[in-house]
Amino acid sequence: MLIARRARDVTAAEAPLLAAGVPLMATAVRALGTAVAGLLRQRCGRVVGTSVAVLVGSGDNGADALLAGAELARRGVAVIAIRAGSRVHDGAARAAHRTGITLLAPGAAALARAARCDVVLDGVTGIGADGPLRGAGLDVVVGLLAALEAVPRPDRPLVVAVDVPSGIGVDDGTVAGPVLGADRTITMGTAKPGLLLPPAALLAGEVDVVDLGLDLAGAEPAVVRLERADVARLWPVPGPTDHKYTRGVLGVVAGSTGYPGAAVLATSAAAPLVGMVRFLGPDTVVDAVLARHPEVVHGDGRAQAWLVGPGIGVDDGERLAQVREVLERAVAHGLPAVVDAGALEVLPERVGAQVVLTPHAGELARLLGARGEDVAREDVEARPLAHLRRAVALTGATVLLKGAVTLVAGPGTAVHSQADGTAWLATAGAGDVLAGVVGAALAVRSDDVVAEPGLAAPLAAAAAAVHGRAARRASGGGPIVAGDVARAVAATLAEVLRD
Ligand SMILES: NC(=O)C1=CN([C@@H]2O[C@H](COP(=O)(O)OP(=O)(O)OC[C@H]3O[C@@H](n4cnc5c(N)ncnc54)[C@H](O)[C@@H]3O)[C@@H](O)[C@H]2O)[C@@H](O)CC1
Ligand SMILES: [K+]
Repeated sequence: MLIARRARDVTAAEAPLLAAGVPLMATAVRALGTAVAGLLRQRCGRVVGTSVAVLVGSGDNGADALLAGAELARRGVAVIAIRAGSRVHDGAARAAHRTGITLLAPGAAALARAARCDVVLDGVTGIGADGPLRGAGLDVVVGLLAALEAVPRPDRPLVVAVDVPSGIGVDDGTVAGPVLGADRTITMGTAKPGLLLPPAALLAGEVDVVDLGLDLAGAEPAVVRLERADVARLWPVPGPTDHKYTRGVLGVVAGSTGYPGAAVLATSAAAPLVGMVRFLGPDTVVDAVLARHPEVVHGDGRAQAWLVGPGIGVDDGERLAQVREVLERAVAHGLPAVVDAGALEVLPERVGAQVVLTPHAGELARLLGARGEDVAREDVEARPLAHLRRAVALTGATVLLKGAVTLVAGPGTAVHSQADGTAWLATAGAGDVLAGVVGAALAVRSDDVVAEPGLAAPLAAAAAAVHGRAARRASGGGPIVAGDVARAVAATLAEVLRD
Protein backbone atom coordinates (compact mmCIF):
# COMPACT_ATOMS: atom_id res chain seq x y z
CA MET A 1 0.00 0.00 0.00
CA LEU A 2 1.24 3.44 -0.86
CA ILE A 3 0.70 5.70 2.15
CA ALA A 4 0.91 9.48 2.01
CA ARG A 5 1.77 11.51 5.10
CA ARG A 6 1.46 15.24 5.67
CA ALA A 7 4.48 17.54 5.46
CA ARG A 8 4.57 18.18 9.22
CA ASP A 9 4.62 14.45 9.95
CA VAL A 10 7.54 13.97 7.56
CA THR A 11 9.49 16.83 9.11
CA ALA A 12 8.83 15.44 12.59
CA ALA A 13 10.00 11.98 11.55
CA GLU A 14 13.17 13.40 9.99
CA ALA A 15 14.15 15.38 13.08
CA PRO A 16 15.49 12.55 15.29
CA LEU A 17 17.45 11.05 12.41
CA LEU A 18 19.01 14.41 11.51
CA ALA A 19 19.82 14.99 15.19
CA ALA A 20 21.58 11.61 15.22
CA GLY A 21 23.62 12.64 12.17
CA VAL A 22 21.95 10.29 9.68
CA PRO A 23 22.80 11.66 6.21
CA LEU A 24 19.26 11.81 4.82
CA MET A 25 20.20 14.31 2.15
CA ALA A 26 22.94 12.04 0.82
CA THR A 27 20.40 9.22 0.45
CA ALA A 28 17.96 11.55 -1.32
CA VAL A 29 20.68 12.82 -3.67
CA ARG A 30 21.89 9.31 -4.52
CA ALA A 31 18.33 8.24 -5.34
CA LEU A 32 17.79 11.29 -7.52
CA GLY A 33 21.06 10.75 -9.39
CA THR A 34 20.23 7.10 -10.05
CA ALA A 35 16.68 7.90 -11.19
CA VAL A 36 17.76 10.68 -13.56
CA ALA A 37 20.62 8.58 -14.97
CA GLY A 38 18.09 5.79 -15.61
CA LEU A 39 15.78 8.16 -17.46
CA LEU A 40 18.66 9.55 -19.50
CA ARG A 41 19.69 6.03 -20.47
CA GLN A 42 16.07 5.25 -21.48
CA ARG A 43 15.68 8.44 -23.47
CA CYS A 44 19.13 8.85 -25.01
CA GLY A 45 20.62 5.35 -24.73
CA ARG A 46 23.51 6.77 -22.65
CA VAL A 47 24.34 9.04 -19.73
CA VAL A 48 27.62 10.61 -20.85
CA GLY A 49 27.07 13.56 -23.14
CA THR A 50 23.39 14.08 -22.23
CA SER A 51 22.10 17.33 -20.73
CA VAL A 52 20.24 18.20 -17.52
CA ALA A 53 18.89 21.54 -16.27
CA VAL A 54 18.45 21.94 -12.51
CA LEU A 55 16.01 24.50 -11.09
CA VAL A 56 17.51 25.43 -7.72
CA GLY A 57 15.22 26.85 -5.04
CA SER A 58 16.52 28.35 -1.81
CA GLY A 59 15.75 25.48 0.59
CA ASP A 60 16.83 21.87 1.00
CA ASN A 61 14.71 20.88 -1.99
CA GLY A 62 16.96 23.02 -4.16
CA ALA A 63 20.02 21.63 -2.36
CA ASP A 64 18.95 18.04 -3.15
CA ALA A 65 18.44 18.95 -6.79
CA LEU A 66 21.76 20.79 -7.13
CA LEU A 67 23.73 18.04 -5.39
CA ALA A 68 22.13 15.50 -7.73
CA GLY A 69 23.14 17.77 -10.61
CA ALA A 70 26.74 17.75 -9.33
CA GLU A 71 26.69 13.95 -9.17
CA LEU A 72 25.39 13.77 -12.75
CA ALA A 73 28.07 16.25 -13.88
CA ARG A 74 30.69 13.90 -12.41
CA ARG A 75 29.18 11.15 -14.56
CA GLY A 76 29.69 13.14 -17.74
CA VAL A 77 26.33 14.90 -18.04
CA ALA A 78 26.30 18.54 -19.21
CA VAL A 79 24.48 20.21 -16.30
CA ILE A 80 23.15 23.75 -16.14
CA ALA A 81 21.75 25.11 -12.89
CA ILE A 82 19.30 28.01 -12.71
CA ARG A 83 18.65 30.01 -9.56
CA ALA A 84 14.99 29.80 -8.56
CA GLY A 85 15.15 31.38 -5.13
CA SER A 86 16.67 34.18 -3.11
CA ARG A 87 19.68 32.11 -2.01
CA VAL A 88 21.38 28.77 -2.64
CA HIS A 89 22.37 26.17 -0.03
CA ASP A 90 26.10 26.71 0.68
CA GLY A 91 27.26 23.11 0.58
CA ALA A 92 25.35 22.37 -2.61
CA ALA A 93 26.71 25.53 -4.28
CA ARG A 94 30.28 24.46 -3.38
CA ALA A 95 29.73 20.93 -4.71
CA ALA A 96 28.29 22.32 -7.92
CA HIS A 97 31.20 24.71 -8.31
CA ARG A 98 33.70 21.86 -7.86
CA THR A 99 32.13 19.97 -10.77
CA GLY A 100 32.22 23.04 -13.01
CA ILE A 101 28.52 23.88 -12.82
CA THR A 102 27.81 27.62 -12.95
CA LEU A 103 24.65 28.92 -11.36
CA LEU A 104 22.80 30.89 -14.01
CA ALA A 105 20.46 33.81 -13.39
CA PRO A 106 16.90 32.95 -14.39
CA GLY A 107 16.80 34.93 -17.66
CA ALA A 108 15.13 34.00 -20.92
CA ALA A 109 18.39 32.68 -22.41
CA ALA A 110 18.98 30.24 -19.52
CA LEU A 111 15.38 29.04 -19.61
CA ALA A 112 15.49 28.53 -23.37
CA ARG A 113 18.59 26.36 -22.84
CA ALA A 114 16.78 24.42 -20.10
CA ALA A 115 13.86 23.78 -22.43
CA ARG A 116 16.23 21.99 -24.84
CA CYS A 117 17.88 19.72 -22.24
CA ASP A 118 17.14 16.00 -21.99
CA VAL A 119 15.91 16.27 -18.38
CA VAL A 120 14.80 19.13 -16.14
CA LEU A 121 15.15 18.57 -12.40
CA ASP A 122 12.57 20.64 -10.51
CA GLY A 123 14.01 21.60 -7.11
CA VAL A 124 12.25 24.91 -6.60
CA THR A 125 10.29 23.96 -3.48
CA GLY A 126 9.36 20.83 -1.57
CA ILE A 127 7.54 20.25 1.69
CA GLY A 128 8.84 23.53 3.13
CA ALA A 129 6.81 25.65 0.71
CA ASP A 130 3.99 27.82 1.92
CA GLY A 131 1.32 28.35 -0.73
CA PRO A 132 1.67 28.54 -4.50
CA LEU A 133 4.99 29.62 -6.02
CA ARG A 134 6.06 33.24 -5.70
CA GLY A 135 9.13 35.35 -6.33
CA ALA A 136 12.04 33.89 -8.28
CA GLY A 137 10.57 30.36 -8.12
CA LEU A 138 7.38 31.55 -9.80
CA ASP A 139 9.32 33.50 -12.46
CA VAL A 140 11.44 30.47 -13.32
CA VAL A 141 8.47 28.10 -13.65
CA VAL A 142 6.40 30.57 -15.68
CA GLY A 143 9.41 31.36 -17.88
CA LEU A 144 10.25 27.71 -18.45
CA LEU A 145 6.63 26.81 -19.27
CA ALA A 146 6.70 29.55 -21.92
CA ALA A 147 10.08 28.40 -23.26
CA LEU A 148 8.80 24.83 -23.54
CA GLU A 149 5.99 26.02 -25.82
CA ALA A 150 8.64 26.88 -28.42
CA VAL A 151 10.00 23.30 -28.42
CA PRO A 152 8.24 20.55 -30.43
CA ARG A 153 6.58 18.13 -27.99
CA PRO A 154 8.78 15.07 -28.70
CA ASP A 155 11.92 17.16 -28.14
CA ARG A 156 10.85 18.55 -24.78
CA PRO A 157 12.82 17.43 -21.73
CA LEU A 158 11.54 14.85 -19.29
CA VAL A 159 10.69 16.61 -16.04
CA VAL A 160 11.70 15.02 -12.76
CA ALA A 161 10.22 16.63 -9.65
CA VAL A 162 12.29 16.50 -6.48
CA ASP A 163 9.99 15.36 -3.65
CA VAL A 164 6.92 17.09 -5.17
CA PRO A 165 6.21 19.18 -8.27
CA SER A 166 7.05 22.65 -6.91
CA GLY A 167 4.01 24.77 -6.13
CA ILE A 168 1.39 22.05 -5.54
CA GLY A 169 -0.60 21.99 -2.33
CA VAL A 170 1.59 19.35 -0.66
CA ASP A 171 -1.06 18.37 1.89
CA ASP A 172 -4.29 18.98 -0.03
CA GLY A 173 -3.50 18.36 -3.69
CA THR A 174 -4.68 21.78 -4.85
CA VAL A 175 -3.01 23.63 -7.72
CA ALA A 176 -3.36 27.32 -6.98
CA GLY A 177 -0.68 28.65 -9.34
CA PRO A 178 1.69 27.63 -12.14
CA VAL A 179 3.34 24.22 -11.73
CA LEU A 180 5.78 22.42 -14.02
CA GLY A 181 4.08 19.07 -14.65
CA ALA A 182 6.46 16.17 -14.00
CA ASP A 183 6.93 12.89 -15.81
CA ARG A 184 8.28 11.40 -12.63
CA THR A 185 8.40 12.48 -9.00
CA ILE A 186 11.11 11.12 -6.76
CA THR A 187 9.66 11.63 -3.30
CA MET A 188 11.60 11.33 -0.06
CA GLY A 189 10.71 9.08 2.87
CA THR A 190 7.02 8.62 2.09
CA ALA A 191 4.45 9.76 -0.47
CA LYS A 192 2.82 13.14 0.20
CA PRO A 193 -0.97 13.68 -0.04
CA GLY A 194 -0.62 16.08 -2.99
CA LEU A 195 1.00 13.31 -5.04
CA LEU A 196 -2.14 11.19 -4.70
CA LEU A 197 -4.87 13.83 -4.66
CA PRO A 198 -6.13 15.48 -7.85
CA PRO A 199 -5.65 17.92 -9.41
CA ALA A 200 -2.00 18.01 -8.20
CA ALA A 201 -1.64 14.23 -8.60
CA LEU A 202 -2.13 14.68 -12.34
CA LEU A 203 1.06 16.80 -12.40
CA ALA A 204 3.24 14.32 -10.51
CA GLY A 205 3.68 11.63 -13.19
CA GLU A 206 4.99 8.31 -11.92
CA VAL A 207 5.77 8.46 -8.20
CA ASP A 208 8.83 6.71 -6.73
CA VAL A 209 9.29 6.69 -2.97
CA VAL A 210 12.88 6.78 -1.64
CA ASP A 211 13.24 4.92 1.64
CA LEU A 212 14.92 7.20 4.19
CA GLY A 213 14.27 4.87 7.13
CA LEU A 214 11.81 7.32 8.69
CA ASP A 215 9.72 6.04 11.58
CA LEU A 216 6.23 7.06 10.48
CA ALA A 217 4.28 4.54 12.55
CA GLY A 218 2.77 7.30 14.68
CA ALA A 219 1.78 9.47 11.70
CA GLU A 220 -1.82 9.09 10.59
CA PRO A 221 -2.00 8.06 6.92
CA ALA A 222 -3.45 11.08 5.09
CA VAL A 223 -4.21 9.24 1.84
CA VAL A 224 -3.69 5.61 0.87
CA ARG A 225 -3.46 3.84 -2.46
CA LEU A 226 -4.13 0.11 -2.77
CA GLU A 227 -1.60 -1.95 -4.67
CA ARG A 228 -2.14 -5.37 -6.21
CA ALA A 229 -1.52 -7.35 -3.01
CA ASP A 230 -3.92 -5.10 -1.05
CA VAL A 231 -6.68 -5.73 -3.58
CA ALA A 232 -5.97 -9.46 -3.43
CA ARG A 233 -6.28 -9.40 0.38
CA LEU A 234 -9.67 -7.67 0.16
CA TRP A 235 -11.17 -9.91 -2.53
CA PRO A 236 -12.47 -13.31 -1.36
CA VAL A 237 -11.76 -16.49 -3.31
CA PRO A 238 -14.54 -19.12 -3.27
CA GLY A 239 -13.86 -22.33 -1.35
CA PRO A 240 -15.05 -25.89 -2.06
CA THR A 241 -18.18 -25.53 0.09
CA ASP A 242 -19.32 -22.28 -1.52
CA HIS A 243 -22.40 -22.12 -3.72
CA LYS A 244 -23.96 -19.28 -5.67
CA TYR A 245 -25.80 -17.84 -2.66
CA THR A 246 -22.81 -17.90 -0.31
CA ARG A 247 -20.64 -16.27 -2.98
CA GLY A 248 -23.00 -13.30 -3.04
CA VAL A 249 -26.05 -12.24 -5.02
CA LEU A 250 -26.03 -8.76 -6.52
CA GLY A 251 -29.40 -7.19 -7.29
CA VAL A 252 -29.27 -4.65 -10.10
CA VAL A 253 -31.82 -1.98 -11.03
CA ALA A 254 -30.51 -0.34 -14.18
CA GLY A 255 -31.19 0.76 -17.73
CA SER A 256 -33.92 2.62 -19.54
CA THR A 257 -35.25 2.62 -23.07
CA GLY A 258 -32.90 5.55 -23.67
CA TYR A 259 -29.86 3.83 -22.12
CA PRO A 260 -30.29 0.05 -22.27
CA GLY A 261 -26.53 -0.43 -22.73
CA ALA A 262 -25.69 0.80 -19.23
CA ALA A 263 -27.52 -2.17 -17.74
CA VAL A 264 -25.71 -4.58 -20.06
CA LEU A 265 -22.32 -3.08 -19.15
CA ALA A 266 -22.92 -3.09 -15.39
CA THR A 267 -24.18 -6.68 -15.38
CA SER A 268 -21.40 -7.84 -17.74
CA ALA A 269 -18.78 -6.54 -15.31
CA ALA A 270 -20.47 -7.92 -12.20
CA ALA A 271 -21.74 -11.31 -13.38
CA PRO A 272 -18.42 -13.20 -13.41
CA LEU A 273 -17.44 -11.84 -9.98
CA VAL A 274 -20.50 -12.87 -7.95
CA GLY A 275 -22.59 -15.98 -7.32
CA MET A 276 -25.57 -14.53 -9.16
CA VAL A 277 -26.94 -11.29 -10.60
CA ARG A 278 -30.65 -10.51 -10.21
CA PHE A 279 -31.93 -7.92 -12.59
CA LEU A 280 -34.82 -5.48 -12.49
CA GLY A 281 -35.55 -3.06 -15.32
CA PRO A 282 -37.86 -2.27 -18.25
CA ASP A 283 -38.75 -5.30 -20.42
CA THR A 284 -36.68 -4.21 -23.41
CA VAL A 285 -33.66 -3.80 -21.15
CA VAL A 286 -34.25 -7.20 -19.53
CA ASP A 287 -34.22 -8.72 -23.03
CA ALA A 288 -30.96 -6.95 -23.88
CA VAL A 289 -29.31 -8.09 -20.64
CA LEU A 290 -30.49 -11.70 -20.97
CA ALA A 291 -29.42 -11.84 -24.61
CA ARG A 292 -25.87 -11.05 -23.50
CA HIS A 293 -26.01 -12.88 -20.15
CA PRO A 294 -28.43 -15.81 -19.97
CA GLU A 295 -27.08 -16.52 -16.46
CA VAL A 296 -28.66 -13.31 -15.11
CA VAL A 297 -31.91 -13.93 -13.23
CA HIS A 298 -34.80 -11.61 -13.96
CA GLY A 299 -37.00 -10.54 -11.07
CA ASP A 300 -37.02 -9.31 -7.49
CA GLY A 301 -35.80 -11.40 -4.59
CA ARG A 302 -33.10 -11.69 -1.96
CA ALA A 303 -29.74 -10.15 -2.64
CA GLN A 304 -26.64 -9.54 -0.54
CA ALA A 305 -26.06 -6.14 -2.16
CA TRP A 306 -27.84 -3.83 -4.57
CA LEU A 307 -26.63 -1.71 -7.44
CA VAL A 308 -29.10 0.95 -8.53
CA GLY A 309 -28.93 3.66 -11.14
CA PRO A 310 -26.74 2.94 -14.22
CA GLY A 311 -28.59 4.18 -17.29
CA ILE A 312 -31.45 5.64 -15.28
CA GLY A 313 -32.17 9.28 -16.06
CA VAL A 314 -32.86 11.87 -13.37
CA ASP A 315 -36.39 12.30 -14.84
CA ASP A 316 -37.23 8.60 -15.26
CA GLY A 317 -40.04 8.68 -12.67
CA GLU A 318 -41.18 5.06 -12.96
CA ARG A 319 -37.69 3.59 -12.65
CA LEU A 320 -36.72 5.98 -9.86
CA ALA A 321 -39.78 4.85 -7.88
CA GLN A 322 -38.49 1.29 -8.17
CA VAL A 323 -35.00 2.43 -7.16
CA ARG A 324 -36.40 4.26 -4.13
CA GLU A 325 -38.29 1.17 -3.02
CA VAL A 326 -35.28 -1.15 -3.45
CA LEU A 327 -32.97 1.33 -1.75
CA GLU A 328 -35.26 1.81 1.24
CA ARG A 329 -35.44 -1.95 1.65
CA ALA A 330 -31.66 -2.33 1.42
CA VAL A 331 -31.05 0.51 3.88
CA ALA A 332 -33.63 -0.92 6.31
CA HIS A 333 -31.78 -4.25 6.31
CA GLY A 334 -28.37 -2.58 6.53
CA LEU A 335 -27.40 -4.18 3.20
CA PRO A 336 -24.62 -2.68 1.11
CA ALA A 337 -25.73 -0.79 -1.97
CA VAL A 338 -24.17 1.17 -4.80
CA VAL A 339 -26.08 4.29 -5.82
CA ASP A 340 -25.04 5.49 -9.27
CA ALA A 341 -26.10 8.06 -11.87
CA GLY A 342 -29.85 8.93 -11.80
CA ALA A 343 -30.39 6.99 -8.58
CA LEU A 344 -28.42 9.65 -6.70
CA GLU A 345 -31.58 11.78 -7.11
CA VAL A 346 -33.57 9.55 -4.78
CA LEU A 347 -30.93 8.89 -2.16
CA PRO A 348 -32.56 8.99 1.28
CA GLU A 349 -31.55 11.99 3.42
CA ARG A 350 -29.18 9.93 5.60
CA VAL A 351 -27.76 6.49 4.93
CA GLY A 352 -24.99 4.40 6.44
CA ALA A 353 -21.42 3.86 5.28
CA GLN A 354 -22.46 0.57 3.64
CA VAL A 355 -24.11 2.67 0.91
CA VAL A 356 -21.58 3.69 -1.74
CA LEU A 357 -22.31 6.67 -3.97
CA THR A 358 -20.43 6.77 -7.29
CA PRO A 359 -20.76 10.31 -8.66
CA HIS A 360 -18.47 12.07 -11.13
CA ALA A 361 -17.60 15.69 -10.38
CA GLY A 362 -20.79 17.06 -11.96
CA GLU A 363 -23.01 14.61 -10.09
CA LEU A 364 -21.24 15.38 -6.82
CA ALA A 365 -21.87 19.10 -7.35
CA ARG A 366 -25.54 18.32 -8.01
CA LEU A 367 -25.76 16.10 -4.93
CA LEU A 368 -24.30 18.86 -2.76
CA GLY A 369 -26.53 21.44 -4.46
CA ALA A 370 -29.59 19.38 -3.55
CA ARG A 371 -28.42 19.61 0.07
CA GLY A 372 -28.19 23.37 0.09
CA GLU A 373 -24.54 23.81 -0.91
CA ASP A 374 -23.67 26.27 -3.66
CA VAL A 375 -21.19 24.16 -5.61
CA ALA A 376 -20.31 23.97 -9.32
CA ARG A 377 -18.54 21.13 -11.09
CA GLU A 378 -15.39 23.30 -11.37
CA ASP A 379 -15.33 23.71 -7.57
CA VAL A 380 -15.37 19.93 -7.16
CA GLU A 381 -12.59 19.57 -9.73
CA ALA A 382 -10.44 22.19 -7.99
CA ARG A 383 -10.88 20.70 -4.47
CA PRO A 384 -12.23 17.20 -4.94
CA LEU A 385 -11.25 15.88 -1.52
CA ALA A 386 -12.89 18.73 0.38
CA HIS A 387 -16.15 18.27 -1.55
CA LEU A 388 -16.06 14.51 -1.22
CA ARG A 389 -15.65 14.91 2.56
CA ARG A 390 -18.60 17.32 2.59
CA ALA A 391 -20.76 14.79 0.76
CA VAL A 392 -19.76 12.08 3.24
CA ALA A 393 -20.65 14.36 6.15
CA LEU A 394 -24.02 15.34 4.67
CA THR A 395 -25.19 11.87 3.58
CA GLY A 396 -23.45 9.44 5.94
CA ALA A 397 -22.54 7.37 2.85
CA THR A 398 -19.24 6.18 1.48
CA VAL A 399 -18.49 8.31 -1.56
CA LEU A 400 -16.46 7.24 -4.58
CA LEU A 401 -15.66 10.26 -6.74
CA LYS A 402 -14.85 9.06 -10.26
CA GLY A 403 -12.10 10.64 -12.31
CA ALA A 404 -8.65 10.03 -13.76
CA VAL A 405 -7.74 9.68 -10.09
CA THR A 406 -10.64 8.13 -8.18
CA LEU A 407 -11.09 9.11 -4.54
CA VAL A 408 -13.05 7.11 -1.97
CA ALA A 409 -13.86 7.87 1.63
CA GLY A 410 -16.54 7.02 4.14
CA PRO A 411 -17.34 8.43 7.57
CA GLY A 412 -14.12 8.13 9.58
CA THR A 413 -12.27 6.03 7.00
CA ALA A 414 -8.93 6.71 5.36
CA VAL A 415 -9.07 8.54 2.04
CA HIS A 416 -8.30 6.13 -0.80
CA SER A 417 -6.87 7.32 -4.09
CA GLN A 418 -6.70 4.98 -7.08
CA ALA A 419 -5.09 5.81 -10.41
CA ASP A 420 -4.85 2.41 -12.05
CA GLY A 421 -6.49 3.19 -15.38
CA THR A 422 -5.49 4.81 -18.63
CA ALA A 423 -6.69 7.97 -20.34
CA TRP A 424 -8.35 5.67 -22.93
CA LEU A 425 -10.84 4.81 -20.18
CA ALA A 426 -12.48 8.23 -20.64
CA THR A 427 -15.22 6.67 -22.75
CA ALA A 428 -19.02 6.31 -22.56
CA GLY A 429 -20.16 3.48 -20.30
CA ALA A 430 -16.93 3.20 -18.28
CA GLY A 431 -18.82 4.38 -15.19
CA ASP A 432 -21.46 1.66 -15.66
CA VAL A 433 -18.71 -0.97 -15.69
CA LEU A 434 -17.20 0.54 -12.54
CA ALA A 435 -20.59 0.51 -10.81
CA GLY A 436 -20.89 -3.20 -11.65
CA VAL A 437 -17.48 -3.98 -10.15
CA VAL A 438 -18.19 -1.97 -6.99
CA GLY A 439 -21.54 -3.73 -6.61
CA ALA A 440 -19.81 -7.10 -6.98
CA ALA A 441 -17.14 -6.19 -4.40
CA LEU A 442 -19.86 -5.35 -1.88
CA ALA A 443 -21.94 -8.44 -2.68
CA VAL A 444 -19.07 -10.90 -2.22
CA ARG A 445 -18.21 -9.40 1.18
CA SER A 446 -21.72 -8.43 2.19
CA ASP A 447 -21.64 -10.04 5.66
CA ASP A 448 -18.39 -8.28 6.49
CA VAL A 449 -19.73 -4.93 5.31
CA VAL A 450 -22.92 -5.37 7.34
CA ALA A 451 -20.77 -6.06 10.41
CA GLU A 452 -18.27 -3.29 9.62
CA PRO A 453 -19.73 -0.67 7.22
CA GLY A 454 -16.37 1.16 7.11
CA LEU A 455 -15.12 -1.73 4.97
CA ALA A 456 -17.17 -0.35 2.06
CA ALA A 457 -14.51 2.31 1.38
CA PRO A 458 -11.53 -0.03 0.86
CA LEU A 459 -13.76 -2.43 -1.09
CA ALA A 460 -14.92 0.36 -3.40
CA ALA A 461 -11.27 1.42 -3.83
CA ALA A 462 -10.34 -2.18 -4.63
CA ALA A 463 -13.12 -2.24 -7.24
CA ALA A 464 -11.77 0.98 -8.75
CA ALA A 465 -8.34 -0.64 -8.90
CA VAL A 466 -9.72 -3.72 -10.70
CA HIS A 467 -11.67 -1.49 -13.09
CA GLY A 468 -8.59 0.62 -13.91
CA ARG A 469 -6.38 -2.43 -14.37
CA ALA A 470 -9.02 -4.03 -16.61
CA ALA A 471 -9.01 -0.90 -18.76
CA ARG A 472 -5.24 -1.00 -19.07
CA ARG A 473 -5.33 -4.69 -19.92
CA ALA A 474 -8.04 -4.16 -22.55
CA SER A 475 -6.35 -1.08 -23.98
CA GLY A 476 -2.76 -2.27 -24.28
CA GLY A 477 -1.99 1.37 -25.04
CA GLY A 478 -4.74 1.87 -27.63
CA PRO A 479 -8.42 2.84 -27.86
CA ILE A 480 -11.17 0.85 -26.14
CA VAL A 481 -14.93 0.84 -25.61
CA ALA A 482 -16.47 0.22 -22.20
CA GLY A 483 -17.54 -3.27 -23.27
CA ASP A 484 -13.86 -4.20 -23.71
CA VAL A 485 -13.26 -3.19 -20.10
CA ALA A 486 -16.23 -5.23 -18.84
CA ARG A 487 -14.95 -8.27 -20.75
CA ALA A 488 -11.46 -7.82 -19.27
CA VAL A 489 -12.65 -7.63 -15.64
CA ALA A 490 -12.68 -11.39 -14.93
CA ALA A 491 -9.18 -12.03 -16.30
CA THR A 492 -7.91 -8.93 -14.53
CA LEU A 493 -9.18 -10.15 -11.18
CA ALA A 494 -7.60 -13.54 -11.84
CA GLU A 495 -4.29 -11.78 -12.43
CA VAL A 496 -4.68 -9.67 -9.28
CA LEU A 497 -5.40 -12.78 -7.20
CA ARG A 498 -2.46 -14.74 -8.62
CA ASP A 499 0.52 -14.58 -6.27
N1 LIG B 1 14.89 17.75 6.05
C1 LIG B 1 15.60 16.72 5.59
O1 LIG B 1 16.34 16.05 6.22
C2 LIG B 1 15.44 16.31 4.24
C3 LIG B 1 14.86 17.18 3.33
N2 LIG B 1 14.78 16.86 2.09
C4 LIG B 1 14.36 17.85 1.11
O2 LIG B 1 14.16 19.10 1.69
C5 LIG B 1 12.89 19.60 1.38
C6 LIG B 1 12.44 20.49 2.46
O3 LIG B 1 13.39 21.50 2.55
P1 LIG B 1 13.09 22.90 3.21
O4 LIG B 1 12.43 22.70 4.52
O5 LIG B 1 14.35 23.65 3.18
O6 LIG B 1 12.02 23.58 2.31
P2 LIG B 1 11.87 23.68 0.73
O7 LIG B 1 13.15 23.56 0.05
O8 LIG B 1 10.78 22.80 0.35
O9 LIG B 1 11.30 25.15 0.57
C7 LIG B 1 11.65 26.17 1.44
C8 LIG B 1 12.35 27.26 0.68
O10 LIG B 1 11.54 27.72 -0.37
C9 LIG B 1 11.16 29.08 -0.17
N3 LIG B 1 9.71 29.11 -0.33
C10 LIG B 1 8.77 28.78 0.57
N4 LIG B 1 7.55 28.91 0.05
C11 LIG B 1 7.73 29.34 -1.21
C12 LIG B 1 6.85 29.66 -2.24
N5 LIG B 1 5.53 29.59 -2.08
N6 LIG B 1 7.35 30.06 -3.44
C13 LIG B 1 8.69 30.14 -3.62
N7 LIG B 1 9.57 29.86 -2.67
C14 LIG B 1 9.11 29.46 -1.47
C15 LIG B 1 11.56 29.45 1.23
O11 LIG B 1 12.02 30.76 1.22
C16 LIG B 1 12.64 28.44 1.56
O12 LIG B 1 13.89 28.96 1.21
C17 LIG B 1 12.06 18.40 1.13
O13 LIG B 1 10.96 18.67 0.30
C18 LIG B 1 13.06 17.48 0.47
O14 LIG B 1 13.15 17.76 -0.90
C19 LIG B 1 15.40 15.64 1.61
O15 LIG B 1 16.73 15.93 1.32
C20 LIG B 1 15.39 14.55 2.64
C21 LIG B 1 15.96 14.98 3.87
K1 LIG C 1 10.29 20.23 -6.15
